Amino acid sequence: MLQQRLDRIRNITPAVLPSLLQCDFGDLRGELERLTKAGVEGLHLDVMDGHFVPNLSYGMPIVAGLRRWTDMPLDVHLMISDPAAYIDAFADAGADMLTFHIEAVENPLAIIDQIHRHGIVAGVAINPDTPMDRLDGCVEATDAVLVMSVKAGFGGQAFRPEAIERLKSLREAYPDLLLEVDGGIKEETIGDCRQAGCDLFVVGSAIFGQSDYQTAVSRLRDLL
Ligand SMILES: O=C(CO)[C@@H](O)[C@H](O)COP(=O)(O)O
Ligand SMILES: [Fe+2]
Repeated sequence: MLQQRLDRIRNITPAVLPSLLQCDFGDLRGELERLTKAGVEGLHLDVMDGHFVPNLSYGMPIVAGLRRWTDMPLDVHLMISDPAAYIDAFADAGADMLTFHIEAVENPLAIIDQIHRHGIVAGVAINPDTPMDRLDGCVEATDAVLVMSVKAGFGGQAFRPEAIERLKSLREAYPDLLLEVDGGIKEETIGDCRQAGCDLFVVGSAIFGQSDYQTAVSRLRDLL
C-alpha cells in the first residue's frame, strides 16, 4: 500500500497542490469540483491545533469528507503538537500522505514508523527558522521533506527565499527524496523552487484569491 501511494504521488509530480485553508468551507464540495475541473491532481490539507501554531483550522472530519468525494491523493500537513496521538485517526480518515513538524517531536523515527505502519507516505516538515541539522538521522527514513517557505500557521505570508537553498541542498544530497515547498508559492516564486529540485508545490492564496481557478492553476503549472 505504501509503495502504491508513493508511486501515485511520484507519478503526478511536478504537481501543484492547493492548500484548502483559504477555500470556501460553506461550499466545500463546490470548491472540490472547481479544483477538479481546473486539473488539480492532489490536495494539501492544513491541520492546525491552536497550540503548535496559534491558528486553529480543522481535523479528521474534513479529511474523511473529502475522501468520500475524491480519490485524489490527500496530503495532510499536521501543524500539531502531538502528531503521534492523531496519526491513527488521520489514517482512518483516508490520508495518503501525513507530514508532521520536526519541531514538534522528540523521536521522528518513531512517528515515521507509525505512519508507515498504516501504509501511508511519511513527510517531515521544517520551519524556516529551524536549523537544517534537526533533520539529521531522519531524512533517510522518511519519504518526503516539506520545506516551509513561511513560518507555519497562516496562509497569505510572503515567501522566504532561503527555502531555495534548502531545497537545493536536500535535492543534491538525496536525489530520490520527495521534496515539497509550502508558503508564498505563486507565479513569481514557483519556478525557482522547481529549478531547486522541488516536486510538490503547495499553493493557497495564489489559487483561492483568484476568481478563475483553472487559469490560476494552469499558469502555475506552465512554470514547472
Ligand atoms: O501550511 C500552510 C501555512 O502554515 C500553508 O499550506 C498555507 O495555507 C499556504 O498558503 P499560501 O502561503 O500559499 O497563501
Ligand atoms: Fe501547509
